[in-house]
This record gives sequence, C-alpha cells and structure tokens, in this order.
Amino acid sequence: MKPVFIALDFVDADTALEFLEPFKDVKPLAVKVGMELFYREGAGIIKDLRDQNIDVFLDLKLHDIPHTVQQAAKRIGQLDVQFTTVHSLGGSEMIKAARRGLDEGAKQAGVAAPQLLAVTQLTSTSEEQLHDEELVPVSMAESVSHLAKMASQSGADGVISSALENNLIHQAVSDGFKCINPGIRLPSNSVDDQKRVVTPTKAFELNSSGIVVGRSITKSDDPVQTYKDIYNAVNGGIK
Ligand SMILES: O=C(O)c1cc(=O)[nH]c(=O)n1[C@@H]1O[C@H](COP(=O)(O)O)[C@@H](O)[C@H]1O
Repeated sequence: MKPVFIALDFVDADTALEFLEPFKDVKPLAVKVGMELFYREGAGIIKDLRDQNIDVFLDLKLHDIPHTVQQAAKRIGQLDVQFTTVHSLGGSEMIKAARRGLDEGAKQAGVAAPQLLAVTQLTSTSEEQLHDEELVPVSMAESVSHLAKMASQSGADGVISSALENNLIHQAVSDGFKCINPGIRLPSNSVDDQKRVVTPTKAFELNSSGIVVGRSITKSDDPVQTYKDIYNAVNGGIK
C-alpha cells in the first residue's frame, strides 16, 4: 500500500477534526500534521488522531544542532506517530542524532519508533533559487540525490523530494529507501507556491513510495471523493 497523506494544514484542531468527519468510514487513512496545527494544539491533536486509528506523519522539519535535535526527536518518538521529518541540510550528525532521539523516545513510551524522513530540497525551491540564493553550483537533481544518499547512510528511512528526482535517488540508495513526494497537483489545480510539481499518477509512474497532498484535497468541492480518486489511481481498493 502506497500512502496518500492528506496535509492537515488547518488553523486548529476543531477545523481539522471537522474536515475529517466525513472520512470516518474511509480506510486506509493517513494524515500529515504540520507546524501550523502542531504549534497551536501540541500533542493533543496527535492523540485525537491516533485514537481514531489514523496513521500520523508529524512534519516539524527539525533543523538545529545535533543535541537539540536529539532531544526534540525524543519527544516526537514518544507520541506514537508513524513518520516524522528533519531537514537533510542539517547534516549527517544531526540526522543520526534524530534517529537516536526517536528510538530512545519510542522505547521509553513503549511504542514503535516513527520512520525518519529527511527533506532534501523543498518542492517550493526552483533550480534558479538553488543557484542564486543558496549558491549551490550543482543541479537540483545532483543536490537532491547527494542529500538522499547522505540521509540514507545516516539512518533515515527515506526522503521528502519532488517526484521528479525519485529515479535518481533510487539509483543512489539501497532498496526499500522511501521517496515520499509532496508538490502534487491535479491537472485542473493551480500550482500556488510550489515549483517542482507533478500529478498523483505521474508521481507513481516515477516510482513514488507515497505522496503528500494538501490543497488539492482540502480545497476540493468533495474532499472524500478526491482522496478516494487519488488513492485508487495508485492502489485501487477504496469503495
Ligand atoms: O515536508 C513536507 O511535507 C513538504 C516538503 C516539501 O518539500 N514540500 C512540501 O510542500 N511539503 C509539505 O507538503 C504539503 C503540501 O501542501 P499542498 O501544496 O497544499 O499540497 C505542505 O504541508 C508542505 O508543508
């Protein structure tokens, strides 16, 4: 099963849970809680979702010195979430520290440790920005596959990248390493702030291990049907 994570980019728990009401008989269901919702609601929203048996990807994109990241990751590891993120640009020592923190926290809480995903280059970053603002001299594809290799050697279970880079990443890492892809748009949607976008079908043609979809579902006229259509295009099986 390749997950389709719905990005719950909502202002508060009431709005997020109200949005999820019509999904109560939809299985499987996986959601992403990001900074907007978590900074407002903290661990309470994670508990509400886990109590409904929903898989949770807690996306806080940790990026700090290794000790700070390890301690923060320990707290995340205690929350019984299934996936979480760090920025790969924090470096190999930071990613290893995150891995240690997640494992320690999960062990203390008696839950399974979350899978660790390292963000390579954000899907809102263009090739021009990479060169002009970050002064990175190599191409986007080279930068992303290099960061993915480093993340895989540092204990990450996968990366967050645009699907456009999946095939290069798969060549650089061992089997089983996940490429989870945001920057997903249906052909009729506007691109908004994203730069490196693909459709859900294209993402899976490009060997995606899972996708993150926000506004294409949350702003759709019929979010449940849009979720089912996207999920079925990839996996089939939801009525
Ligand atoms: O880590 C992420 O999930 C992420 C990384 C990235 O490079 N690009 C990206 O868009 N995201 C997240 O994926 C979601 C995309 O939302 P939409 O653009 O509305 O589909 C947001 O919650 C972003 O925070």
